[in-house]
Amino acid sequence: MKIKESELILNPDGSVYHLQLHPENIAETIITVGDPDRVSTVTNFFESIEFSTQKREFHTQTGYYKNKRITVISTGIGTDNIDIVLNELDALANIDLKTRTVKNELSSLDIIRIGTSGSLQENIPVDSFVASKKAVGFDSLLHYYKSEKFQDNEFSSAIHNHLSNERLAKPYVINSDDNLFDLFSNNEKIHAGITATNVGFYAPQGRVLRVKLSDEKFVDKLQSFNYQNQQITNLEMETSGIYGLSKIFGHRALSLNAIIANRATGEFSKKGKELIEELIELTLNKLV
Ligand SMILES: O=P(O)(O)O[C@H]1O[C@H](CO)[C@@H](O)[C@H]1O
Ligand SMILES: O=c1cc[nH]c(=O)[nH]1
Repeated sequence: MKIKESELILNPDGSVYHLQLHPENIAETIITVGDPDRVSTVTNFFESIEFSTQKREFHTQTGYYKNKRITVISTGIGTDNIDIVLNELDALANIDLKTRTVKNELSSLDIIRIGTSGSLQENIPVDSFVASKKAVGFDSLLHYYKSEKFQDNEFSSAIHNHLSNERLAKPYVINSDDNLFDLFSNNEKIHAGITATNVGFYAPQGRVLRVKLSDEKFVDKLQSFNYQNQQITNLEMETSGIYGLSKIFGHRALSLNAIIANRATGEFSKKGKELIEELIELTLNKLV
């Protein structure tokens, strides 16, 4: 069935609407970063770059690291942007843009986020790394897609009951890709974690500057949550969307975060730039 022009929007040059990419511009391994400037921090490690473009916050470069073709793309901040990035990447991989039909043979991308995040637990200190085994999405994005079979409903009910705030949407809980997770789990600098994703940086992460929170105990409750010996380790703004949409599209995803803040101790990293560069280099070397 042909997908209508209003649903799959293409630019006059045939590229996908927001990312401004053609199918041949992307590799099968995709690294996502939040910050558009972080794209070149990644590709500075590459031997060569074959393609670059930027539209809005979506900066893309494709090139080679140790003979592996990798695309690096910035998502900007938030799971609303993840909805755009994951849908358009999937369209590039799995829809014939000329006929506007889904391809008979579908392909799977490896999608690895390299981000920054705040730790919730004292034992996950500033300047360490977290690989997310699970994502807990407070952002509701996945509830708009048919996705029940991919969600961990028991975990989701446990955290929803623990927070006991009827105004909040029930979180969705999604696992990382097991193989990608295993690739990164035998590194002593990387903590295995459960990452909460929320829709903002301030109140949705329990930060107070000038006005009060609706639930002053929100972060305390995230910190004290324990379900079958599993705790929430860190908070950021994209992982749940990446995990959720990757699962329903059939892609493999892993989120890696450099811990730049510790919400339990109140510390903030003094070496954010070096830290993210270390995580980038570590990630690239695991992927090749
Ligand atoms: O460093 P990035 O990848 O942008 O990730 C984190 O930083 C941003 C907030 O400062 C949010 O996008 C959050 O998820
Ligand atoms: O605390 C933090 C740090 C980075 N990014 C976030 O979203 N939260």
